[in-house]
Amino acid sequence: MRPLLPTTRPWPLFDTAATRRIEVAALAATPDLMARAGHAVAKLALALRRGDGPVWLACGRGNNGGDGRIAADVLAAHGIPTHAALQPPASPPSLVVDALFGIGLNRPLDAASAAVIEAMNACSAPILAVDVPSGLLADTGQPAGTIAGLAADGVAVRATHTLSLLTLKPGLFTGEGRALAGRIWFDHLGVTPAEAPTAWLSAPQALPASLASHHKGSHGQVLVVGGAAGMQGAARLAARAALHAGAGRVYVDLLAPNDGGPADAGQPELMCGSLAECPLAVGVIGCGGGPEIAARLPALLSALPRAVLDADALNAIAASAPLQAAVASRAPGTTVITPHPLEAARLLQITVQAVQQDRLAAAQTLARQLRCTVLLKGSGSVIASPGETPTVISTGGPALGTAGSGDVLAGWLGGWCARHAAMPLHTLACAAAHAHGAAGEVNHVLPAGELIAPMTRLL
Ligand SMILES: NC(=O)C1=CN([C@@H]2O[C@H](COP(=O)(O)OP(=O)(O)OC[C@H]3O[C@@H](n4cnc5c(N)ncnc54)[C@H](O)[C@@H]3O)[C@@H](O)[C@H]2O)[C@@H](O)CC1
Ligand SMILES: Nc1ncnc2c1ncn2[C@@H]1O[C@H](COP(=O)(O)OP(=O)(O)O)[C@@H](O)[C@H]1O
Repeated sequence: MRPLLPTTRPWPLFDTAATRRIEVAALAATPDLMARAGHAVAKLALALRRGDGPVWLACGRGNNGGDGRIAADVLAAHGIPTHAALQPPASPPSLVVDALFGIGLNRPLDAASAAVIEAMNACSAPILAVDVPSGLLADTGQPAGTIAGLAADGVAVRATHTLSLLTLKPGLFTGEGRALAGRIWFDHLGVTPAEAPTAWLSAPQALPASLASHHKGSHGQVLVVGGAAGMQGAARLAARAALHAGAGRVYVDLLAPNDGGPADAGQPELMCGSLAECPLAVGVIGCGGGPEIAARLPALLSALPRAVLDADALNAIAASAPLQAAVASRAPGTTVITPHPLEAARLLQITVQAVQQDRLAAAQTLARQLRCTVLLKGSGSVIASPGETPTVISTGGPALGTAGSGDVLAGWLGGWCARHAAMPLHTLACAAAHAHGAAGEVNHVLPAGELIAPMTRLL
């Protein structure tokens, strides 16, 4: 067994309902699923244990606890001291096995369960969560919360490792899932699901190479429209990203007066341009936009064949029913929106918390409403398009949490849309978000402009 990430292949993700159907179908042929699960947990526990202390297995009443109890028996048979109880052992454990709740968690935690979770989190030993960290909802990646009146909301096990069993669940990879699951392992227990996945987990995507005869005209054009007063940097970051992604020509239409100056003094390849001069370009619209972008959007939306809408373009659309109608009436497969959770909340007219409560559903609803591809950013970005199975991005990390990293993503995606004009936007959005996340997986501070070079190296 090896950790699942980074992955070179896409993985199917199954929500709780699908996992239960798969389990029922598999049990007929493979009645010993729980024994297999328990053995898999014990095997990983043996590898993860640090020191000679007992392995503390906190087992709940359901099948997740059943997996934990079988693991305890297997460990004991190997001569490992075990402590299968809801209270911590008297001496410091060498490993905590969280088998309190798995996919059966279906309501807020009571005080007793929250106390067990907090006791596990208080241990200095590594924590191996069985299937899903207890307290985390497997479908959404959000904590189930606690019953009213309990002080600590959002209580969940902060696992160092999670062993997902039978299927991989979406909630391990988006929202709080990435932060709570730690390193993810997977054992399919010998079962190959027959049903369609709820979502896909992204992998690197190879894009077609240029032919020897290709020239700048074959590599498409990008028109970046944005950069209101004081925010020109956002438009320039997007334009630089589009250039390095391989667009043949990149034009910038700054909303702030530029007085005949260069599009970007630090990147002489970038040109000043406007819709009138490049009506067939891929639009990257809204980066550093300001309210001025609203007046530009009707013409841009009706003319440009492909468009990536970000930042203030999205805020303008959220505030205007005619602009929403203009987006929704564009030809299918020609528009991507790249909201962060607050922008998605404005577009959906709900709260950020409601978006985050179910990121897959929020992205799919927006895709349906605006009839476009939606790249909902954040930990475990989600890409949804009408008629497509959504994708959860498996890369990324907090180094991306810096102003301008979204501009780089929008520009990069625009660059790929121009260069790979025959490829579907959904595929390109998944590929761009995956590459952007992979470039951002560093343990140091990464100013947004410095994302571009590693993204280029990942090509
Ligand atoms: N049956 C099998 O053969 C297999 C079982 N598996 C394991 O089984 C797990 C699912 O088992 P279950 O369906 O029994 O679910 P869980 O063990 O996750 O939890 C079930 C119990 O917890 C209760 N519960 C839910 N939320 C609660 C809350 N907030 N406070 C208190 N009680 C709460 C439920 O009413 C139910 O009684 C998987 O996550 C996985 O670990 C897997 O190993 C695959 C094979
Ligand atoms: N903790 C994180 N894990 C993964 N990705 C992150 C994290 N924090 C930020 N990001 C990514 O960084 C980018 C930020 O975009 P955005 O909020 O639009 O920034 P800006 O508007 O400043 O460019 C998004 O792609 C988002 O998914």
